[in-house]
Amino acid sequence: MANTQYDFGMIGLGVMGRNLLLNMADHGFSVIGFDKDQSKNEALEQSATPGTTVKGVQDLEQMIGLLQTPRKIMMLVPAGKPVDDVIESLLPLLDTDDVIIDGGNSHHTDTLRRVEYLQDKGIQFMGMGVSGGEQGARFGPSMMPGGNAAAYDLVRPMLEAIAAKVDGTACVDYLGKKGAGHYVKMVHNGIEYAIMQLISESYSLLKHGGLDNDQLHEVFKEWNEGKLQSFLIEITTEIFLQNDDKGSGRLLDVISDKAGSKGTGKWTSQDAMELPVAVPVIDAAVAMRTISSYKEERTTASTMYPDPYKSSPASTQEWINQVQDALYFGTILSYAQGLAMLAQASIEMQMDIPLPKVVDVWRGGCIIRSSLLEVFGKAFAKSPTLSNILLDQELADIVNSTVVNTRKVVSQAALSGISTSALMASLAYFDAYRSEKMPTNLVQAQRDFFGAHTYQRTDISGSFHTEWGK
Ligand SMILES: NC(=O)C1=CN([C@@H]2O[C@H](COP(=O)(O)OP(=O)(O)OC[C@H]3O[C@@H](n4cnc5c(N)ncnc54)[C@H](OP(=O)(O)O)[C@@H]3O)[C@@H](O)[C@H]2O)C=CC1
Ligand SMILES: O=C(CO)[C@H](O)[C@H](O)COP(=O)(O)O
Repeated sequence: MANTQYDFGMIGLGVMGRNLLLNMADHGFSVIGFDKDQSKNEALEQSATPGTTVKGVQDLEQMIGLLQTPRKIMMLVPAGKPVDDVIESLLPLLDTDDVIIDGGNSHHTDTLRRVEYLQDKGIQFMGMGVSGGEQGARFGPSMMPGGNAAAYDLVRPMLEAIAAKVDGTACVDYLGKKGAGHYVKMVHNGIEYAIMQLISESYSLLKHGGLDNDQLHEVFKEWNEGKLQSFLIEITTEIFLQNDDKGSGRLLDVISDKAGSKGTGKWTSQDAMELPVAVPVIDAAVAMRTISSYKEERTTASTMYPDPYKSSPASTQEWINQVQDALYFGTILSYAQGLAMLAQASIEMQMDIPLPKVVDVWRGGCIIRSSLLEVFGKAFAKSPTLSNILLDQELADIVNSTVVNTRKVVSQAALSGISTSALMASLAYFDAYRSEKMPTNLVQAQRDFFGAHTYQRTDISGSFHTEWGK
């Protein structure tokens, strides 16, 4: 084994790095990983499938020396400074045309900076989003590479081999120039936040309707066999049944309601504001994670502001059906906003993100995989540069068939004081988006009144200012 020239190297053998490397080995590639922590190198080798070629080392220079050239190296380390630190430690050891892939959740502006920095040094750099969590990395993730197209061609066979497959197609493709790979992954995570929030609101609505964990399991199981079929519904179905291994009852009931976050949802909202593109369902999801951290204040406020009168929902089965439609509606709106953001960002930042391919890559392996992506795929097949999927007629028919129940659920939630921020945001966006005329003529009048900002008229072209009140 001493003379083995390995096909692929990985830096960072944590949850993602270890599993992705084992996945590669299972597909016949010889792989080598580096981690400062020797126990992680040992864990890598011990969990390798017998007969595969897997090595873990604690010495970066040793790993570089054992790789075939041009070297193909991925890092799966925390975003930010660790990525720059790894790049600096690699530079003295690499040769021209070696490839570095950052597979972590880096910010796209950092990726763009690194692409340019390394281009000057003859190193091919790619930012690549990876989705699917631990299981996805091990058995078939969805991958979103962008940046250096020549570098992608070098690693394409390996990535296609390890990616999830849907109808025989690998869930990986080149998704555009510059920081496109990480931009697409950021928006993927924004959509992930939105759908997770919508699911948690649906859980709350059904609990208020009297359903216990066993009944919630049954409802979500049925939903997962229908139009809501998706990875997030599937795992939620299982969560309801998980027993508490440190006490009695179900684990979900003793999990603190303070939700964590690593930043990609916030970045999506921040970037959307910069563009600007409206993504209010994602914004609501980010805000709800923040409000979830105000535990003490919420506890005090709950004694000061009692629940409004308890308004009873329709019959239980009717309520379940209405919530199902509302969740479906909100989920479509979440994708619509995220995809509209990608369409706009691609133009503004000249990334050439191919939306039909994005939707294809998300069909399998990733956290936001869902049967809805087939519908979006059809929409983009008809119109690859569609600015918003809500403008597709087939989707409009689906949305129109769910909006009445969505309105009923939102009304009921408002009357009963049940927090449904993301659901309300999806309906509010929809009602504004479908308005040929918005009341923002008044905003324009106010701006001109106090700030002489001028306005346009509907009947005469040009900019106008009025001396209001005179
Ligand atoms: N977990 C998930 O579901 C997903 C994670 N990601 C992203 O993938 C990346 C990795 O995540 P994950 O595997 O979960 O993280 P882990 O914390 O499990 O692993 C990170 C690894 O990076 C190593 N590391 C940290 N700093 C450095 C450094 N400066 N130089 C070299 N190695 C370093 C750590 O080594 P040590 O501990 O020995 O210091 C550790 O082995 C992150 O960007 C994350 O956001 C993307 C998709 C899904
Ligand atoms: O990228 C991921 C999934 O796609 C990671 O799991 C990420 O950590 C999720 O974001 P957060 O921790 O903010 O919930």
